[in-house]
Amino acid sequence: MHTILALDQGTTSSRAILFDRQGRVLATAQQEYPQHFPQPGWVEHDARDIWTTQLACARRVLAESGVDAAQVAAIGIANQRETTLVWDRRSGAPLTRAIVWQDRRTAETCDALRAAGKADLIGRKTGLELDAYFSATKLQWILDHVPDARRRAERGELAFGTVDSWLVYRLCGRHVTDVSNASRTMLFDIHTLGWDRELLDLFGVPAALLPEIVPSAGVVGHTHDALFGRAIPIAGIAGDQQAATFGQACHRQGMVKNTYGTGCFMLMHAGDEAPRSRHRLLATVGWNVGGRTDYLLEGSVFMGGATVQWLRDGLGIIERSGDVEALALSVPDNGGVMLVPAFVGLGAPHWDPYARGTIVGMTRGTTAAHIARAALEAIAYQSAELLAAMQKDAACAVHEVRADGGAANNDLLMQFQADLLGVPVVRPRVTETTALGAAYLAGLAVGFWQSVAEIEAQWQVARRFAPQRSAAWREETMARWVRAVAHARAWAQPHPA
Ligand SMILES: Nc1ncnc2c1ncn2[C@@H]1O[C@H](COP(=O)(O)OP(=O)(O)O)[C@@H](O)[C@H]1O
Ligand SMILES: O=P(O)(O)OC[C@H](O)CO
Repeated sequence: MHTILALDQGTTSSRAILFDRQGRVLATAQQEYPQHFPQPGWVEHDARDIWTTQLACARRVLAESGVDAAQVAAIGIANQRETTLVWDRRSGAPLTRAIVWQDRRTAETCDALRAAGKADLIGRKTGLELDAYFSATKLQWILDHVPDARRRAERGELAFGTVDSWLVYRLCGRHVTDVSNASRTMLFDIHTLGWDRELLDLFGVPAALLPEIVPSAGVVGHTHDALFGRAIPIAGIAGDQQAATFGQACHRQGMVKNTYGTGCFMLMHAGDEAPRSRHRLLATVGWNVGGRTDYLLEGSVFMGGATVQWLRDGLGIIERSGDVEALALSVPDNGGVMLVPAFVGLGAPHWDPYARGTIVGMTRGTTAAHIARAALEAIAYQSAELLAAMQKDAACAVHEVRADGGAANNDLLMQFQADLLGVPVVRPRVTETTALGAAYLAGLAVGFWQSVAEIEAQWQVARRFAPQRSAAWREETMARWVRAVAHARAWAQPHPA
């Protein structure tokens, strides 16, 4: 057995990657799939697309690399988190399209819960902000809007799951979720590591819907023979951001990674006790390996690389995401333009579901290139707000930020990020750290790797972006960003003042 197969089911695409014992990428397959926006603020995926693209990628990576399933020691899964699915236990048919983490349709439900004074209870138990981002209100929406759903759920006919549950169910028939994914549902107590009765009652969720909770590393089942020609153990599961933190070898308190994917997710290792943020960050389960639970502090930004996707698909000013760098570099600076990509509201630290995308500072000289530059810079500004909150919360100096995800390949963005943060941004040799983290979890469970120390030693720097600007520049530039954000806030408020 010489490889681990990682399945990385992301918001933009499904990916399958084979890793060798040194943690190097042997082969990759990737496929984008459709995004559905049926109403403003709504974002959906077809659960069947998630499964078929993920399976197709897994099969393709094996076929194209000539690796036989017998050579695969285990499968590890990393997935977009919070995205909510309900399916029929008998037929496996999904009840609705999956409600994606970016979907804002339950913002008013969250307002009502806040008005009823529930935010503190939820925060204490789950470590989360009361926001439409998380699964609980999405699941509640499905139960309230699909005829007969709640009654069928009570009778045990339906299954709820995040994307990890859905994939495992299709791969081997079990209905499970790992602790890291469970910690994003808003139904899970991060201190006791179990589903919480009081929260289930609050959201009207029948317990019969819920998956069994499993550790992040451990064999949960074997794939159906027909899928890959022979059964492969599924041995690792984690939410993609926790997996990326693991893959970036952030195993010690205070270490930070930022993933520049669809969104931007900055996570700091917080030790083996759940932290409580005082600056509107999230406390979340990192992983549970070998009986130990590690916790993370997280800042989530909803539109990261997806802003570049919008330049491509919405505005049509670039053909491929990678083209944004050349376009942005064709002008010396942003020409005074700032873009606040609050297309689906703002996440941490603002948590404003009613904010909407805004471009300020345009003049008659403004061109597509300035907009492209402003879009890239916006990714960095939002991440800088996260690090500022994190440093206040953790009261510790951050020495570097480890970067990964599709947009981390953009040198202009990485340099601007380092300039804004005032700390080095480091890109590792393997940027597929989400998949790598899932591979490591699976590999540890089946003895492919022996210890966390062994995999920690595999992490290597490819490029370090050192800050090149003064503290005064940072302060002045961030102050302009804060002004721009003020223009985006509360725009789509249901009952504006
Ligand atoms: N060179 C680049 N510069 C900026 N953004 C990029 C670049 N390449 C890819 N992206 C963006 O990164 C995102 C894809 O990153 P990825 O890590 O694959 O995301 P996910 O895991 O969320 O599907 C897309 O939104 C894409 O627009
Ligand atoms: O699909 P990604 O990589 O942008 O990750 C999505 C996150 O898991 C949402 O919380």
